[in-house]
Amino acid sequence: MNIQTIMVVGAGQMGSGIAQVSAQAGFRVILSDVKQEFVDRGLANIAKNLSRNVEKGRMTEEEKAEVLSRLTLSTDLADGKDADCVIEAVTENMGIKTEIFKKLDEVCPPHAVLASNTSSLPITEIAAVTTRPEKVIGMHFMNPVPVMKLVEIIRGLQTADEVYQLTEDLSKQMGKVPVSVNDFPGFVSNRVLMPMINEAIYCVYEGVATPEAIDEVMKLGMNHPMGPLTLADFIGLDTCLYIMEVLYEGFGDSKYRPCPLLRKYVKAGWLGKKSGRGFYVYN
Ligand SMILES: CC(=O)CC(=O)SCCNC(=O)CCNC(=O)[C@H](O)C(C)(C)COP(=O)(O)OP(=O)(O)OC[C@H]1O[C@@H](n2cnc3c(N)ncnc32)[C@H](O)[C@@H]1OP(=O)(O)O
Ligand SMILES: NC(=O)C1=CN([C@@H]2O[C@H](COP(=O)(O)OP(=O)(O)OC[C@H]3O[C@@H](n4cnc5c(N)ncnc54)[C@H](O)[C@@H]3O)[C@@H](O)[C@H]2O)C=CC1
Repeated sequence: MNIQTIMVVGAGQMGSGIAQVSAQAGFRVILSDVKQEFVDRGLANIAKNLSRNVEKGRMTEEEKAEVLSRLTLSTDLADGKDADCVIEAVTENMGIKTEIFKKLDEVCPPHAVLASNTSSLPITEIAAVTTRPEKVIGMHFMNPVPVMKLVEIIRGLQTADEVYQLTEDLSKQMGKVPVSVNDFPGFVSNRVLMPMINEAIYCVYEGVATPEAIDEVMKLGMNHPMGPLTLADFIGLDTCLYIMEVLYEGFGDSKYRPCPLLRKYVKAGWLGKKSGRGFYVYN
């Protein structure tokens, strides 16, 4: 199958990044969300990133205009009728994702691949709500999408080999490096990363050190580009909590218990950088 049009559902930080790299790779892209203001914000984010590329001499104004011309905005999932591939990047919640996959299954052409950028949720369970589980796959990009090389590709129980191959090829066309993993809670990336972040939050909770000190230890001592609490704010504390819940419930093991301080911050609406406050305050 020849992919020409990609629909990206969810125009938040991940969806806008996925739409950007898809349009830069030459695909026609439909960027969709529930409200016009959300798709407008996604497009503004893409335009800002492309302008920085122009300023840095990596792209001409004409190339930027061409990339933008390949993007259309939508607030209606029925626009999936024109898609060869859909990449879903909405909030990390099984109920929301399964509703979207049911609707996409109805409206998208039978050949269309339905991929999810979920950080941790079972692909097999998402696939099961569709009539095409063999065409459902996990395509897990990393944040910030235009910069990070990895795409973790997750096969569900019924994912067809040709759909895996197509997704691997698509990732490469977007300039990414695909890595294949099986369908377990948190896959590999968040099974390893998120307990470290959760442990750093426990260090704040128990008064072991300040957020600044914890981040300095991990940056200067382990050469991490961002400390774990800065990274948690960057990912979104709501997303971190959703992922810890998936690990905790998925494995039934107390070692994945989300830190109570993480719950408290999310309940307060302190979601990190995107809400202006998390472990740090942002203007
Ligand atoms: C939760 C999940 O399911 C999975 C995940 O994604 S987990 C998160 C994975 N991501 C990480 O771990 C990121 C860790 N942090 C980093 O790698 C780096 O701090 C970083 C790449 C984000 C920024 O790098 P830095 O050297 O500290 O800062 P900076 O020099 O400003 O940025 C480096 C480049 O990234 C670009 N960049 C930074 N943030 C960006 C963003 N949000 N969008 C697009 N580009 C961005 C900058 O423009 C800059 O590009 P140029 O050098 O070409 O100008
Ligand atoms: N934040 C991160 O670092 C990473 C997140 N992810 C995953 O990507 C997905 C999105 O995360 P973010 O972009 O960070 O979240 P975000 O909060 O920035 O964006 C989520 C978007 O989904 C939209 N949305 C919610 N319900 C919707 C619906 N019914 N239909 C259409 N759009 C809807 C929201 O309006 C919002 O714009 C999640 O599954 C998350 O786990 C994956 C890799 C990294």
